[in-house]
Formats: sequence, C-alpha cells, structure tokens
Amino acid sequence: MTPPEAAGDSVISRPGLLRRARKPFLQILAFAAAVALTKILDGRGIIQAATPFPVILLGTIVGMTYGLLAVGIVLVYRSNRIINFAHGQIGAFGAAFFGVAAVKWHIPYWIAFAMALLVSAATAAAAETGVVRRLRSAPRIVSIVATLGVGQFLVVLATLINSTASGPLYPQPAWLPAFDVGGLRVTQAYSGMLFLSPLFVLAIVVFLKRSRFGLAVRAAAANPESARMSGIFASRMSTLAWAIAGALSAFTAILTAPTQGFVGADSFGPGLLLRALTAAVIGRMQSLPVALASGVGLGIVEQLLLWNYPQSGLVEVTMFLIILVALLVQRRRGGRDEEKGSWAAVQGLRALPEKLQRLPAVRVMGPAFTITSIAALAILPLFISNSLSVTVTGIIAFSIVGLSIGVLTGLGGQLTLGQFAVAAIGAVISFKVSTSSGSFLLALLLAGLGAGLVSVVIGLPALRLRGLMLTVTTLAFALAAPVWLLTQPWMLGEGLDPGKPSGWPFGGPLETGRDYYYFALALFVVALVLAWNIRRSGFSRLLVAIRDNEENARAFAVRASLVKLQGYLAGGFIAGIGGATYAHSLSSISAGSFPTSASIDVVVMTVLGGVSVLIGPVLGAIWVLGLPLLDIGNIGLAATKFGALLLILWKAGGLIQVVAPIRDWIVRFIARRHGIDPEPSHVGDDPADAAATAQGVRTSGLRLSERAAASAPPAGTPLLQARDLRKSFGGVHAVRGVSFEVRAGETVGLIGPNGAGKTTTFELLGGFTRPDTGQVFFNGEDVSKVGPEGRAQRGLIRSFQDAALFPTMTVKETVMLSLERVQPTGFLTSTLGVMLGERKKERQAGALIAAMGLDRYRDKPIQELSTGTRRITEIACLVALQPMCLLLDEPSSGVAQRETEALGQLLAELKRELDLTLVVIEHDIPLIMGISDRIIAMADGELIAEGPPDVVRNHPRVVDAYLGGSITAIERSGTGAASAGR
Ligand SMILES: Nc1ncnc2c1ncn2[C@@H]1O[C@H](COP(=O)(O)OP(=O)(O)OP(=O)(O)O)[C@@H](O)[C@H]1O
Repeated sequence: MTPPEAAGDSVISRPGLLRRARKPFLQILAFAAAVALTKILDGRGIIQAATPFPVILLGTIVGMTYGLLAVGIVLVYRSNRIINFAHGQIGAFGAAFFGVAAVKWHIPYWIAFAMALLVSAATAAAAETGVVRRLRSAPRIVSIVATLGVGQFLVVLATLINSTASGPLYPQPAWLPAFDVGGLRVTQAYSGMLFLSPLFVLAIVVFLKRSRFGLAVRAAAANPESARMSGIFASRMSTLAWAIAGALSAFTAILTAPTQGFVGADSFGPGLLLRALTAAVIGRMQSLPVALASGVGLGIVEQLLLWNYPQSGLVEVTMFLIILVALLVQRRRGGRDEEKGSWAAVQGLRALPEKLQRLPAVRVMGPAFTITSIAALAILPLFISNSLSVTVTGIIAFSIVGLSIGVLTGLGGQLTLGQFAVAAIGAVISFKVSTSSGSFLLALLLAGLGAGLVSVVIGLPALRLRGLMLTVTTLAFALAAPVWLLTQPWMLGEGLDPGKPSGWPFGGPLETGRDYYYFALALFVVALVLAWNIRRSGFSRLLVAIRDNEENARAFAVRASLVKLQGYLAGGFIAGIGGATYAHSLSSISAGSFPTSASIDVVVMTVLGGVSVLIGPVLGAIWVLGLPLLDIGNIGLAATKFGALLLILWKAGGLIQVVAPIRDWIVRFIARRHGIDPEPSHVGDDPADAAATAQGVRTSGLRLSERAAASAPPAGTPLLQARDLRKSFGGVHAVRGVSFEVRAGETVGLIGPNGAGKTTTFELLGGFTRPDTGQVFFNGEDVSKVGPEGRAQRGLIRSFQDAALFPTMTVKETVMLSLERVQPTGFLTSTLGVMLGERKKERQAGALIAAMGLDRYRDKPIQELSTGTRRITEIACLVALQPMCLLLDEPSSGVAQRETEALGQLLAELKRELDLTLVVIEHDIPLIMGISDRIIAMADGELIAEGPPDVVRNHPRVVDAYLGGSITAIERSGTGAASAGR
C-alpha cells in the first residue's frame, strides 16, 4: 500500500529557510511584476492615466475579502474534496444575525461580532453534518448541488431575520480608525479588512500548525483513512474545518456589509464565489497563504480593470483567463484524491437480469413509455394557451440542455456549471447561419458543432487535472459569457431578434407559439435519440469506465483523454441544439437571456431529476420549471427551492429513485405472470471458484478470434526491460535505480517487504507514473514516453492490487469494455446509433464469462461482488484484452487461503493458453515460488537479488529484508502474506 499524496503540504512546515522564504519572495515578485506591467501599459497609453495609489489600496482591501473566502474554500476542499457553493451565504447569514444583534438588541460591536462568527461556524458545521456527510456515499457532485440548495435556503433565512440593517445602516467596526488616502475614504470597515484579515488568517494558520486540533484537521484532510487509524475522528475534524471556514466567511461578510448596498442573494452568489475560487485554484486548492495572497492580487487586478475600463465585463473574462492559465501551468497531480466510484448511490434504475429483459412485455415497456409521453406532449398544445405553449417550449429547451449534462455529468462524471453558456454559443451560431444562409437545418447542425467545439476548448485545461477542475473552468465561462462574450457586437450586442424557423422543411415562418412548440418538440426528440444512442452504446461504457476508475480504464487501453473530449463534444453538441431551440422561441435575445444562474439551474434540475438516467433532466425540468406554472403560489416555489434540497437528502439519485419502484413493481408483476423469479438468487458473497475457473479455461480453448495487432516475439527473446528506473516522492526514494529484463514466455515473481517499491516499479513499467530517470523498453521499443493506454495497446497490461475494476458496471459490461482493445468502439457510429460489433462483443463476453464460471454474476455490478469473484472477473478481462505481457499486482490478495493453490493453476493455465509472459507481485511466498521461473527481490527501492526461486529464497539479503526472519519459515508457515510484512 502506498499512502495518498500528502495534501496540505503547504501549511505543513517545510524544512529549510530557503524553501520557507520562497513563497513570500514569489509574492513580492508577482506584486513587483504587476506594478511594472501597470507602468508599461501606462507608458503605452493602454491604461488611461497613471493609476492612483488609492485604486491599488482599494484593490488590496477588496482582494482581502476574496482571499479570506478562498481560504475557507480551500479548507473545505481539503476536508471533503468538494466546493462549497454555500460558502458566501453562510457568511451572509452570520452577517444578517450580526445586524440583528448589534442594531436591534444593542449588543456591543465586538461581542456581537464574536457571536456572529459562532453562528456562522455553527451553520457551516450543521451544513457539513446534516447535508454533506449524509451524502458522502453519493458522488461529490450531488453534495455540491446540495450546497447550492443550502445557499439558497440561507439567503431566504437571512432576509427573514434581518431586512433592515444593511448598507450604510450597517454598523462599522468600533475602535478602528477611518482615514483618507488620496480620493479614497478608508472607512472603519475597510480598516477592519485591511488590518484584521491578515491577523485572522495568521491566527488560523497558527492554530492549524501548532494546536492539537489543527494537526488533526490537517492529518484528516490529508489522509482520512490513516488519520482514522491513528485515532483521529476524520469526520469531526472535517466539521471543525467547515466551522472555521464558516467563521471566516462571516468575518468577511460583516466587514463588507457596510460597504455594500443590500446584502442580498447575489452579493454572495457565483460572481463572488468565482473570484474566491480563482484564488483558491492558484493556491492549488491546498495552500492557505497562497490562496489569501492570490485573492489580494485578484482584487488589485479587478480594481485596475474597473478603473481603466468601467462596465466592460473585462473582470470576468480576466478571471476566466487566469483560471485557464493557472490550471494549465499546474503540474499534473497524482490521481489519489479521487473519489472511488460511489455512483451506485444515484443509480436510478437497476439493470434487469437478462432473462427478464428478454420478455417481450418488459422489452416494450421503455419504448411504450417514451412514445406515450411524446404523444402526450404532442397533443398538449391543443389544451393550453398559445403563451403557455411558449413557456412549455422553454421547458423543452432546458430539458435538451439537461440531456447534455446527463451525458457529461451522468456518464462522464464531470460536473459542468457552464452548460447554458455553451448553449448560448449554439444560439448565436444558429442565428448567424440562419440569417445568412436561410437554412435552419444547416444552422442547427452548425450550432451543435460550434457549441461542441467550445465545450471541448473549455474542457481542455481540466483534462490533465482530475477532480473538480472542469467545474471551475465552466463556472468561470458561465460568468464571463453573459457579461462580456455575448455582449460583443459580433455576438449578441445589445440584443437582437433571432427570427423564427422558415424555409424547407418548415414552410412559412413558425410564427405562433404552438407552431414553434412542435419544432422544439422535434428537436427534443432528436436530442433524446442522440443521448439515448450514447447511453446504450459502447461509448457510454468508455465514459462510465473512466468515471468509475480512470486508472483502470487506461490500463485497459481506453484512451481516457480522447474519450473525455469526445464526451465534451457530444455534450456540447446537444447543448448547442438546446440553445438554438431556446433562442428562436424568443422574440429577442440578448446576453441577459443566458444568465449564469440558468447554467446552475440546469445542473440542479438534472441532478434533481436523476443524473444517471436518460429522462432525469426531463423529470427535473418538469419539477423545477413546471411546478411553479401550476397555480399553487408559494407552495410551488417552496417545492422547487427547498424541496430540491430535501429531495436530494432523501434520495440522492433524485426523482427517478422515487418513481423507480413503479417500474420494478410492473416488472415483478410481468415476471410472475411468466413464472420467473424476479429476484434471482442472491449471489453477492458467494465467490467464484478459482479451481473451477482453471478447469473452465483448460477445456474452453480460450483464444478469441481476433488477435491484437503486434505479435509476441519468440520465447526467450527480451520482451520487457527496465533500465535504471528511479522515482522519488518528496523525500521518499521509492525506486532507486532498478534494472531488469523479462524474456518472452517467462513468469517472473517480484517479491519484497511492504514499501519495497514493487507497486511503484509496476506503475513505472505500466506508464502510470513518470520515472525521474530511466527507461522502459517493451518488445524492442522505447516506451518510456508512452502513456498507460499506449502501453496497454501494445500488449503490456497491468492489474491492480485492489481489483476494484469499475464499481457500477456489471460483469458483462466490464468484460465487454476489455474487448475494446481489439475491437474499439467508434464515437460517431455510437452517437448515430449504428451499433456495429456490439452483438459480437456481447457474444464473446458471454462465452468468456461462461468459461470463467461467472455466469451467475453476469448482471451484477462489480461492487456487489466478493473480492475473489472480482479477481476472477479481472482475469476474464485480462484474457479479453489479449495481452502479450501481464503485470499482476498481488493476484492472491482477497482470495481465500485455500483458493491460492487453484489460483496458481489458473495462472499457469492462462499462460499456456494465451502464450503469455507474466510478471507477478506476490506476498504469498509459496504461490510465487511455485509459479515463477525466476524471482526478483526488492527492498528499500533497490533490487537485492535475482535468480531461480531456490537461489533467491536463501539469499542472505532477502532473508535479511524479511525482518531478519527466514523466508523459508515464512513459506512453511503458509502465512506468507501476513508475516512477509503486512
Ligand atoms: N504517490 C506516492 N506518494 C508518496 N509516497 C509514495 C507514493 N507511492 C509510493 N510511495 C512510497 O514509496 C514507497 C514504495 O511504495 P510501494 O507501494 O511501491 O511499495 P510496495 O513494495 O509495493 O509495497 P506494498 O507491498 O505495501 O504494496 C513507500 O514508502 C511508499 O510510501
């Protein structure tokens, strides 16, 4: 086991004066660069006049607020790996409380101040325990959407408790000085920001660094698992981190309140959050001081821009660009801060067992439901007014954009918050093309393609860095689009009439709301078919595999980056169609038609409906946009605003989880009428049997018809070579100059105590980690610069210690995924619904599953299998991948002791059947000694012995490395794994 990358390095003290001095030095340098740049721009007349000092001072003060908020965002991110969208509102709520305490109850300023900080801290802690922690088994995006709900709730609550004390009426901090600098009046509140903020952050840093709690908070954030093992309650520490963040937010809000007009919903909405997020991103979501300093820097940049170009929307664009650049220059991070597939929690409809799926009555259920719904939609205009048709058209357009989120977020697992802005691009293109060419069909096609390309461009920076980076870039885009991009004269300018579809095949312009409604409905059906094609095709398998376990997908030769980009393209295309549908329904469109809130609403809507199913976004749109149409007054509003939050807390998978039992009930009814047991045997913890599998392999003649392109070299020739590989993680030298060679047809065992560097060596061989120095040769080719998927493509395939595979995919889907190496799925054919080769893959997967004795589990999701059965499934996948050389990482881990002998037989059988070369890491000494031709032993990152099992077994350095004990004794005791270092 290797520990997760230590998060939070930056506040943990680092040795060396130079290192410690580096950051402030860089900050001073950046400040000097900014001043120099200002001077240069000034000299060239790009900046209007010499920027007065007060502008910079104001920037510093405002920047402090961004910095403080950024610090809170980083704290929360480090604890739960989520972005808290209620962060600003939690502070605003504290500020509202402060208003009441200081003004109504006449409590002295600083006492009320302390009380307000406590209120916000408690609110944040409550949000963490009541909402975020409840949703911890669901994907992070659900928690994020829930924090949006918490934010909305708090805004309403804040307005309820305090609607009087705001703006100039709001108390200024007592005892602090107020003075003038040039034209700027530094009020008491500004003084507070300027002088108290650094002190407050300093106090927090000292608390985190010096106190027992602080240490625990950092330890829990860096590695919850090991923190728990050392007796720290990780969850309590994360509550504490939220509480600190809440207090910080209140601190900011109370001091900024007197400088603002009214502390309303928008004052703490996405705009403010984006500035804070930008600062947090520059701090790599890790470092508190860098986040604070960046916030100040951004404040100065903002004031400079506003001073020189008032009202131009340049601030948002600059933030967007800064985020892009900050992400692009950041080093690729280890993927270990990823969540492990928790998508099952939002699964809407469980896959039905195959024999049920085959029943005609069950088969027609889906299409019958869809056709009935569309027929109902088609006759709807007959019963509603023309203007209501226009409103319903809007719902349809939102649903189309929602479908695109279903693809990107539901399948791809990437949260996008800028999809309505992407839709806006589609709208503009559709307007331009239709007015210039007169062809609405061409306009729609180009609208989709253009929006798809924009979506790819926004996705690019987030491609390298996993986690929530797409969320950040897309949010920035959602903010920059309406205030700058769309207002440009070459986009929408002041606003324009988008025109109604006319010409072939529409006939005259679709003037009435009803006519247009049918057009929108037709586009909805097109988008629905596209999204459906994607969901049922091999392409969705690729997306889901990457979402569930990117590393493993790449080890299975899936080109993760390409697939993600294709996902962005497909999602963008559908959003573009949605944007065009929306635009032409209106009589005039402007930047204001595509507000940031629409991008966020459409995500909330999709998650609310059910992100994991096709119709989720439609259900969500009906709830969020349809309910308020009913004449039920505030109930409708309450249902959409707070109902959303409550619903997600109740069913993380959204509305679909509420209606799913209806489908299951109907299916059970049909099954019983056909005499089929609807609940097939519960096989979860009854593991597949390695001995039976070995027998199956022996008798089945496993070779699949297609062979991978490259053929294996003759036995005995060098196949895999490691040359002087070195890798350090910080101060840990995991691998120190390892060289060895594996010849075709060999089985090589890699042994060594815990932490010897075996897994890291595998990562280097497989291309998952770049070596500091050294090379890897495979089949005569230097593959050192080739990524894992490229190496897998060439036939060098690795397995993982935990055999986690793809938690939400079924055994059949997983095996079909591994057939992709030899029979790749086409992106275009998938989206167009041409399911070439799917049947064949299904047949081959079926045969392999049967040969491996996995028939009982074929429709079970991987996460419901025992480790032993997962191992066998993994081996089935490895066979389907048709490797030349297999790197197996502890194949016996999780397999019962009595099964390991059979496992050895199984591996030998596979090797013989498939002409494999094997490199195996094993702690089970009898097993590895039994199957290997040669053993390589490692300790402390170095190779300590190499040779036939008998020689290595008695090698003094090997004996020494195994805790000074005798490896033969370990072997005899039969508990190799336990005593060899576990
Ligand atoms: N990403 C990483 N960040 C920091 N340290 C790491 C990382 N990966 C590995 N290490 C460290 O490198 C050393 C070698 O780890 P590695 O997992 O390769 O050993 P191993 O022999 O495979 O051990 P095990 O048998 O427990 O799997 C360990 O000290 C580990 O803590």
